[in-house]
Amino acid sequence: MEAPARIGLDHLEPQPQAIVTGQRRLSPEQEADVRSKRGGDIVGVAGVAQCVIERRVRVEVQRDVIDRVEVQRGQPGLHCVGERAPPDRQRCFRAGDRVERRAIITEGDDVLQHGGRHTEVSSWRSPQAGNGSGSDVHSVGVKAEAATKHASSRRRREDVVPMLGDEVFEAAVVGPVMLGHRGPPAAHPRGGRLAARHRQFADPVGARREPEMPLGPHDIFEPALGQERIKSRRIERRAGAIDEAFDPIFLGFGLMVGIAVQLLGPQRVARRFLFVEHPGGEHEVEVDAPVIGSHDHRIGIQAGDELLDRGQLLRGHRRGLVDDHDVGKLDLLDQQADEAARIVFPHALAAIGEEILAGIIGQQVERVDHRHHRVEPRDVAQRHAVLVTEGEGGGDRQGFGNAGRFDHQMVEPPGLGERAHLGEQIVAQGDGKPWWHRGEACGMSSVPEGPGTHIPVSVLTGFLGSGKTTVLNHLVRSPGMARALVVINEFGAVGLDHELIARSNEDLVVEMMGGCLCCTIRGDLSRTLRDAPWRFARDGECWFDRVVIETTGLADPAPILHTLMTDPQLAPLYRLDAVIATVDAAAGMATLDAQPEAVKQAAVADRLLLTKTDLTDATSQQAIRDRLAALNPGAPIIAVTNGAVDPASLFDVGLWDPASKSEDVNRWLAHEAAHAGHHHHHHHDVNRHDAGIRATCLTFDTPLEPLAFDRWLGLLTMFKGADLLRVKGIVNLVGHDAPVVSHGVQHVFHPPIELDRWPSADRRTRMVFVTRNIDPEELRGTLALMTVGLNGVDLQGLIESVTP
Ligand SMILES: Nc1nc2c(ncn2[C@@H]2O[C@H](COP(=O)(O)OP(=O)(O)OP(=O)(O)O)[C@@H](O)[C@H]2O)c(=O)[nH]1
Repeated sequence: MEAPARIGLDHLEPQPQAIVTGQRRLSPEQEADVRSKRGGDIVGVAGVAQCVIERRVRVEVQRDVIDRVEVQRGQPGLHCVGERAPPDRQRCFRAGDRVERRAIITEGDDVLQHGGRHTEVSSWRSPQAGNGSGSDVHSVGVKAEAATKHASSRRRREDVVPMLGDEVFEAAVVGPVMLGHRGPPAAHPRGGRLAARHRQFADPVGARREPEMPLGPHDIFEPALGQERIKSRRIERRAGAIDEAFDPIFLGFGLMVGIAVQLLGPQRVARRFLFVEHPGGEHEVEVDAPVIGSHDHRIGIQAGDELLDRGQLLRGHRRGLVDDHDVGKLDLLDQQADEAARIVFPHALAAIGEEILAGIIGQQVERVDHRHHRVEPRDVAQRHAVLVTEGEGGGDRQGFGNAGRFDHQMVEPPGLGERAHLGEQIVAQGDGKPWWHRGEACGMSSVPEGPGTHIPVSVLTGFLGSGKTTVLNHLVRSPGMARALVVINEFGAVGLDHELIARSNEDLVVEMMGGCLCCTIRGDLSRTLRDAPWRFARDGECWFDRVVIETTGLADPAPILHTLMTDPQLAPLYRLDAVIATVDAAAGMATLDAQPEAVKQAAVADRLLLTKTDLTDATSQQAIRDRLAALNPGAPIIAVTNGAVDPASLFDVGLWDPASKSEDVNRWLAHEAAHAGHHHHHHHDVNRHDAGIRATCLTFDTPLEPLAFDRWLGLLTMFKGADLLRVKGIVNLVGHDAPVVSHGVQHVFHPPIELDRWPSADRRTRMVFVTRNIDPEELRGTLALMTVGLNGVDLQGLIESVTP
């Protein structure tokens, strides 16, 4: 049988999730263009930018032709990798085609099986030509035998895909982020500065000396700026070993989008938004795009309306381009890693991420790469200077005196005559490994080696409402804490504490929500800390020198301590410094009586902070002091009012030592050690917390009537106070420009505090209730009751409940 010039891989087996759908017809001009470049019949085009991509499909686009499609099939996962084929073997698909499980795989290509085994595509089944569509689709048989001859050329793919283990499952973004040009780069000159920038885009700087199209093919999107209701689908956790080479890509999404918009202008960047899955979600989750805001640190997605505000993006992200120290060092990717905004791309979208990043980095780095294409280093410096000068809006070239340094840091593209992709470019900085490789492979200079260099970790615990956040707020303002990484754990899917922590360096706040560190998301703590030195790295240096973990109010500290003390991957990096527990002087006695968690928290502490002493008299203060002293005789008790505490009394108290704690503590820790294996998965340990305790988040889109709100809380405390373990919220009240922060602990509601301004663009009322035996509907019902007769109250709050 004569082998056809092009080969399409049709199905290997039915795989309904793996669908790429072409959506757009070529214009006659484009068709002519493709025809002239590719020759032969044009059947059509399907590419990233035009595709609806569902999970586990990977597509790489070179201009307007798919030249790489990777289909990752279900368990036990099979990656079919079509390597970039020479033009005469590339294939265009029919416009509007529904391209199912079709890859450009040529004879001799290999198929990468799950686990990295390569299998050569070496035989064919009969062609399916003449199927009525005029297409020449052929099935390819896959011979299951190892192919070594292509293994080396595949290595690039494995290296280039950034990965950070299986963290994708913490906050899975399961739909495509798409950016694309709305037109050819120089088509719409707009004003002096931008027009100049466009000229740069129009420069023939691509690896193939073709006009560079950094964000993908020419394409026109219908902008989908957060208006849509988006459905997300769950990515299934793969059983078995993680195939790291094909795991997720982490990107600083804010920066990614921001710079793309900055460079291209908002009207020239088309966007499509994300499908987001809540951590631990078992089912398809519908996410209203506006719900995803820049406040959401888990994913840090820029809301659509913010994207439209180009000025804001420029302000927010300019540093990525113009900071003199940063730009010259080719550590742009590190900076992206530093952005609080980050996103998890499922494996299937890694190629898209690369395309996007190629666009961003392309503008800053690629010109360096051009020395491989006969661009002189001085051109590099000059080009950068011009670009940056424009970005600054002034003539400051001084900051770019070191732009030439780019030149020293580049390596040759990895072969195959291809443009160096993001991965290789970053490899250039290190020791042959991309920076996102795990620590052990990264060779980061500042990762501590000896015991003296371990990063101290403090655990700030304390029962619900006992004043942890207030203390933390005070601490982070102190100079010695400027480089502290703060990890905040909250129960609910809607976190508030990060909004209430006022710190200038927001990059160093990590929020872990949707579960409790001591049980449901315990593994996440380990992963977060493991990856943090690299995630928060600058210039290859770990950027933080201390970690403070604020637990939830119901956290059992024992498993957290156990993780910190025994996780072999954390041991080389961190040391447990101190456990600090806040105890509410007013409610503490009752809490210690009723809540075993509170007892544990106080018992394991190295420092006990007796908060709210301003609310109690000397006698009751003494009573609780006595009780605490009996519980934990070794821990100093420090009275704290409104969080004001001297950091020196809390930190660097020495390696945490269970031997100095009471026998109970050792018993708890021993219990954890014995049961550690049971908590490795993300299942909920129902026994750890009282089954009746749950967190409920209420979100209201429209401002609440102050009177109704007040009545509502009054009613709740009157009838349900004892079971209202904790209430906190940022509340948008009618007639108030800024939000009111409301805190309640059981029967006590603290006087609401009006903030100066909204901490983020999210103006919704968000309230978190941690309750015992209160049905979420009851909460809403009581609000409904209170609003009778009042106008303008929208009760259609999003209701969401999470059982801690
Ligand atoms: N009067 C008084 N109020 C305090 C003091 N410390 C904290 N508060 C108030 O107590 C309420 C709860 O404080 P938070 O710091 O949010 O408590 P938390 O332990 O972080 O609460 P959770 O995160 O829900 O567990 C807030 O309204 C604080 O303003 C204090 O020393 N005196």
